[in-house]
Amino acid sequence: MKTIVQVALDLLEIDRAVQIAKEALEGGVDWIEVGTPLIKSEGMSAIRRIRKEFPGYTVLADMKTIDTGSIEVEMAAKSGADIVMILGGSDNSTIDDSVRSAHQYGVKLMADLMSVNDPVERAIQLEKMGIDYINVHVGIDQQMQGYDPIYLLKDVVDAVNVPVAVAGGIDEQRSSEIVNTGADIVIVGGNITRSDNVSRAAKTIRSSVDSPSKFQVSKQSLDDEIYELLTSTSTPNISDAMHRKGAMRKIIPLVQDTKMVGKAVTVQTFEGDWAKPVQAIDIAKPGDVIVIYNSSKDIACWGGLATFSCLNKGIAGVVVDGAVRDVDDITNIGLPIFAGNTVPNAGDPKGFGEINSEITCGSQNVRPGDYIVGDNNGVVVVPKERAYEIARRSKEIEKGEQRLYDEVKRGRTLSDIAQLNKWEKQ
Ligand SMILES: O=C([C@H](O)CO)[C@H](O)[C@H](O)COP(=O)(O)O
Repeated sequence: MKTIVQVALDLLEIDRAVQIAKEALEGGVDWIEVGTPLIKSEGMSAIRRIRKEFPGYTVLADMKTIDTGSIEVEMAAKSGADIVMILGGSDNSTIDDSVRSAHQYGVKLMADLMSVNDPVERAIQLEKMGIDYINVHVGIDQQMQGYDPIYLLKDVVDAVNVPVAVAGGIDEQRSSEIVNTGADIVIVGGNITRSDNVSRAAKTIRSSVDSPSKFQVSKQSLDDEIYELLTSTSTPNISDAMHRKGAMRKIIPLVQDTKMVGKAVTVQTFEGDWAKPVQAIDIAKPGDVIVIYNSSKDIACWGGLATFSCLNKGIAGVVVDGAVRDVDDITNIGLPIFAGNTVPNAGDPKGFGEINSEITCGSQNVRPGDYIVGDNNGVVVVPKERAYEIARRSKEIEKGEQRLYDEVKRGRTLSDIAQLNKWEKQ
């Protein structure tokens, strides 16, 4: 059987979803999924509209049903779905009644294994109960924590006879691996729908499914992966991923067009004293960012020579909540330096303060080892425990904006695309 490619329309607005579905079909996808966010935003009319716009195509409604299976399957079926997705972890009573309803209304059922305790055992049970397709799925929030559906796939494929679908952050490389593992349906959401060229993205997935290559899975360290993700996304995207938090206040770049990413070495110092900030250069490791709090905006605790000696240690940049001097030298050196103020006068090396204690910088709490990211917009602090998740979420936000830029390029305005009137808080 040819491997099916299904595009998951996880958007909020039906008009955008229809347009994206058209472009995805041009790129070669087979099935169209009306995603859960779209169903929650637009209701059953989203399924009706997709059915009407795309006669002859298989339409799946991702209802994620967990209760009242019979009613929800009936609703989706009557709205035009061919396949209805229910949660595999639902109570057996819900699965049984969904199956009866599916038979009554002539639709198929796909069961989603997301968050199921023993997915392989449950997949076997679901098949026995009359489910037509099994979906090995890692949800979007789970993906941001590093979960991957591929690890479970082989065991499920080996355990059941019904076709197996896979979903959860599938891209070109993953789709090849999935086909090689024996899946029958590849479900792709964001990597098609949020692309700035939907049909090209769909085509790429299509060819990787039809001619799967043997990708070498490169195993990066977690730190390297975080670093790579944070380097390739902007501080606005990171702040959005943190629910608009994390941005330092009143801290601006002294050197334009630089990018700074690294782990914090923190410095607490006091008015008129520059000893600890400079000693921190010896303590910092290559790639670290020195983050300094100095209570004075009128006496510099950092300057050109300190900046220059950072180069010998491979330090990624410096943030000073306080004053800095030697702006011309700093600009020539080109190391990313962010500060609250510039002044001509410095203090003395007295030695008060501390290195690597928890500090406040730009009104943000900073602990040693937190990730610090700076660019032309300013500086954000990413708590170390959530660094991977935030880096992944930032990248997703960046992807979503790519598609929005593409739609604005076609002549629409942002408020129109995002339906701002509809989504104003009531
Ligand atoms: O089912 C999905 C998710 O739970 C949101 O409703 C997605 O459609 C599915 O994960 C595919 O989307 P991507 O993970 O973005 O590929």
